[in-house]
Amino acid sequence: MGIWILNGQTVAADNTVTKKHFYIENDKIAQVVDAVDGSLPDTSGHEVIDAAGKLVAPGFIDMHVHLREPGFEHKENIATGTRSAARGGFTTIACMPNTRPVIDTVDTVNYILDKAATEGVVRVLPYGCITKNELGRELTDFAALKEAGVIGYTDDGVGVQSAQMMKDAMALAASMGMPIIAHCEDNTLVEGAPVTDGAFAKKHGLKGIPNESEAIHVGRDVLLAEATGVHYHVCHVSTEQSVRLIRHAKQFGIKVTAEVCPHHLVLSDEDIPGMDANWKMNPPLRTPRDVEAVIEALEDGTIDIIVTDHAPHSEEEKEKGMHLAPFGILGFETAFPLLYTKFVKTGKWTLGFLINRMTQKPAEVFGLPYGTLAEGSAADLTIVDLDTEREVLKEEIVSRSKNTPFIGWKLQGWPVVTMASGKVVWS
Ligand SMILES: NC(=O)N[C@@H](CC(=O)O)C(=O)O
Ligand SMILES: [Zn+2]
Repeated sequence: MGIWILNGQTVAADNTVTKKHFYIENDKIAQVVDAVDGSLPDTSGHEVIDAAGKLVAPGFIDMHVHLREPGFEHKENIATGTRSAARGGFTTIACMPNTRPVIDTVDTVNYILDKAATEGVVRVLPYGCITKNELGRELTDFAALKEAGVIGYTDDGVGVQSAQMMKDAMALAASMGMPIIAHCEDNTLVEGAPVTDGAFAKKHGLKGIPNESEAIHVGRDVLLAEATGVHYHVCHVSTEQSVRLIRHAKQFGIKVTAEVCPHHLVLSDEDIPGMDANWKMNPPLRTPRDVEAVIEALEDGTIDIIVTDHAPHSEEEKEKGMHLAPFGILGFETAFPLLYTKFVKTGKWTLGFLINRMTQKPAEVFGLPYGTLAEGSAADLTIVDLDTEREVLKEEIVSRSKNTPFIGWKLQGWPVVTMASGKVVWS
């Protein structure tokens, strides 16, 4: 017995809309049929999901998430994090290694893959650390980590401060055909600042995080990527200066790709209502000029993909206030509705563009066989109700943490069924 998904609207990257039926058998899309003139396939003996009037998209892919396990299970674990992902329509997620211990050994990679297989509901792809303990002093065993199943190397949460260390990492990764994923931040420029250097910092007398703290690493690293030939991927781009450097590097033929988060596309520092740490994340919300720059960069292909940087922290931790609370906000459950409401509903982007940057494009950038609804591919699908407006309610958040600035926002574009590897994991 299989599952028929009937009469869903699909939308291609060029925004062509087609109505289709999908037959799911085991963990694969076994058959895709054009739904012409109300024709229906023979569904007898099979389960049926009626997708009429709904969008059927490839399961969303999120290449930057924090699942917090092992070590910070009071914030999130693989079971709760993957369920939160499923509610957001994500079926493949790549988890960052800033756990405790960090993902710098084969044992920790195995631990995560085992947990994901037994307790997770969506596909989890781990990154391994660039340096041992993310301390920036000594490279990890790249070959052993690759063998264990990591999809790239990153010290996310902290920037690799030494240019020589980064160059060595890139040379080694390049020799193995693996990417380097960089959290770009020069520590000497950011000490103790909780928000960006902008209007909010000025108003509250706070030290600001300057744009250069991010862009200096981007500039350094595109040169190192050129020298080593590595695939270099920039995490959570937030500044106009970084955009400029990436655009220039791409024009020059350097193998650089980049990601942006929904909050950096939708919010600026001028939206921060007060000293509330649910508005504190790294990189911080930047100025309206930076927001314009990252939007334009995503539109013109300078920035390749959208990621959430899902970064759960407990309420006790966030209640420590703007100065002491850790950086980070939730991402999974509001990402698509936020972007759909802000950019597609208003006619700024096509639906096809948004879907592409959350599915096919991330798959392309990281060489993954997902993000497609083609026959024979993994049965990862997200069915979305584009019409019903709903409020973001704290009590409905599936993540173990609740740290989001979007509570109370009224949004459209809610995933109603998420299927991962042929199983319904959210409805
Ligand atoms: N983005 C954040 O504000 N925080 C992340 C770390 C990171 O992605 O840099 C976290 O681990 O909490
Ligand atoms: Zn980061």
